[in-house]
Amino acid sequence: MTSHIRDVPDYPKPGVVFKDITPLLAEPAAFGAMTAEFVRIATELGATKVVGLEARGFILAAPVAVDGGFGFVPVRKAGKLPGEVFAVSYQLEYGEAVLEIHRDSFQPGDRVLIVDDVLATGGTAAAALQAIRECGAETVGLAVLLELTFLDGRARLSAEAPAMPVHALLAV
Ligand SMILES: O=P(O)(O)OC[C@H]1O[C@H](OP(=O)(O)OP(=O)(O)O)[C@H](O)[C@@H]1O
Ligand SMILES: Nc1ncnc2[nH]cnc12
Repeated sequence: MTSHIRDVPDYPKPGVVFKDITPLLAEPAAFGAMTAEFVRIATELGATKVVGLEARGFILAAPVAVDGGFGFVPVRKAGKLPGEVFAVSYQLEYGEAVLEIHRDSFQPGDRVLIVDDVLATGGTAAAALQAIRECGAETVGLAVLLELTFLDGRARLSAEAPAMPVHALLAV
């Protein structure tokens, strides 16, 4: 799968090396292998719902939900969800934003796996964790395609949720 991720230097800001997953998405065998691995992780963790983080996380999480038989819940950037929301502001590697989730996204007993493409500083995933927690649901894990270890997102997440498993299919 590594060979299907393209480095784009100085995007979206000077000094950032952007990890572009579009070549992987264009390759059905690689996309399918990644999805199968996420389904295996979700099943092992006993997940009932898969949360996808807008926008690239949607692309990865939706087939996991369908193939694995889990409910899909979107976490969106501010102002896009029509119902009552919880909102969390956060910083990421190259900017800042606000995430929102519908307040009624979960039922009692739901076990949530967050799926995203990249774990960088961990700011986005930590914000998603907070939003899911505000809904009263339990997050049983985070699964990402690629972890940028030098940005130490795991430390950011362990401050937020010390025991939560973090699965990265690839790491650089
Ligand atoms: O660990 P962090 O430093 O928080 O960075 C990781 C996040 O950054 C990217 O999202 P982005 O907001 O660029 O959204 P996109 O999926 O809409 O491109 C990526 O998809 C992760 O969600
Ligand atoms: N370097 C990077 N490449 C792709 N997505 C990212 N999200 C945060 N940092 C990123």
